[in-house]
Amino acid sequence: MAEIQLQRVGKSYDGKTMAVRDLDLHCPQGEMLALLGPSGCGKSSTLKMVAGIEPISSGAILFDGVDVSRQGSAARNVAMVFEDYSLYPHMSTYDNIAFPLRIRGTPHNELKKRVDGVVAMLGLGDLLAEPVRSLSGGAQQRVSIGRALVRDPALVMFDEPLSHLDADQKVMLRTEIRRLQTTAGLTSVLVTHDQTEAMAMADRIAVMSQGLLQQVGSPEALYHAPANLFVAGFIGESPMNFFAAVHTGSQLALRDLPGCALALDRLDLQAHAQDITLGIRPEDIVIGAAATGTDALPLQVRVLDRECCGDRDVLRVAAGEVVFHIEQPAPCAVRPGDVLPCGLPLSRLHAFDTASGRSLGARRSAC
Ligand SMILES: Nc1ncnc2c1ncn2[C@@H]1O[C@H](COP(=O)(O)OP(=O)(O)OP(=O)(O)O)[C@@H](O)[C@H]1O
Repeated sequence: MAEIQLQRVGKSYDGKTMAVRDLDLHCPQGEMLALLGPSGCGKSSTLKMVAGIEPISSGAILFDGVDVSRQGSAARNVAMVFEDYSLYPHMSTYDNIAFPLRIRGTPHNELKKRVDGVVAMLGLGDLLAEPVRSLSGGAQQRVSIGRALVRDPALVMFDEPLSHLDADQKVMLRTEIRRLQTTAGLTSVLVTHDQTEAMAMADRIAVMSQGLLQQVGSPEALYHAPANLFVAGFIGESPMNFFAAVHTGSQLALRDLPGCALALDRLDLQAHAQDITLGIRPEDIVIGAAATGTDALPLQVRVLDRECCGDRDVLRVAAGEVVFHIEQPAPCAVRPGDVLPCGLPLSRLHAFDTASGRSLGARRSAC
């Protein structure tokens, strides 16, 4: 397995607009790195450039310190797992897995040993003779992972591998892929638009937007210390709440909530900006009597509605005209129409420069 480095990699399809700009990334040997971002952010272009399917427009791609930018896919020994499995439907599980070795003319004994090893690793022993078209989606994807691994690749690229599966199979297979990836020490790149998938599977996540890398870090780092407004809003199942604020002397006043302000020195800002966006995660907001402590920004809210999400309830609330979300452990006694105090604990607040989007620091530094 290889160590992968991207150095200022750029991609333009038309010679004018950049689909990927100056991308610096490092995937150490044995790590799973997720490329995450909305549609059109440049993840597939990046995957294709790393795999050697698309040429790069600028920069360099290194495998184990060797520049492979001009090499094709085969020379880089990159295996791909696609969302649509890309198997031969009429062929058996065994023959699909053995296929990459057969076309390379691998001697029979060696081929059998390698296929048997992969079959055991993936628990596909009972399905060897089945034509893959008769298998469930999850089993087909396991066969396609087997086919990727059997050739002992330098890098495995997973391109939205769970997109075609139902919810149960998704959860099972993502655990399975993660187990395989860690036990076999696979260097892998996962391309996904699904943050839950990226958070559950990857060692580190590279968040992209409009061809630019926004932040790369562990799932925890992205969640607790987002580098900018984009990452703060993109990561988290219930998105972060944002409040526009402005300096008035030594105070930071919330723009849309007259009379609501806090002394600037109560925030641990690492830089200053005229217009600041405060952010807080829905689960960090406190409601009821516990909300009135001095270390919180107090607000009076009206509950608009309540969404039941199993072990937690999500409340949509309004303070004046400002609507935001609060998450509470379920069952929560609050009902639509209730008016109650809530507090935004200062230790949980994130602050961003509104103009640039860049983080100005957060009191909590969990990572
Ligand atoms: N073959 C191509 N020719 C021209 N433009 C392309 C080509 N492939 C991608 N693009 C453009 O490059 C930009 C990045 O696309 P890319 O497919 O890499 O993003 P993505 O994040 O993978 O999106 P999606 O999740 O929808 O596949 C987009 O503006 C897209 O229109």
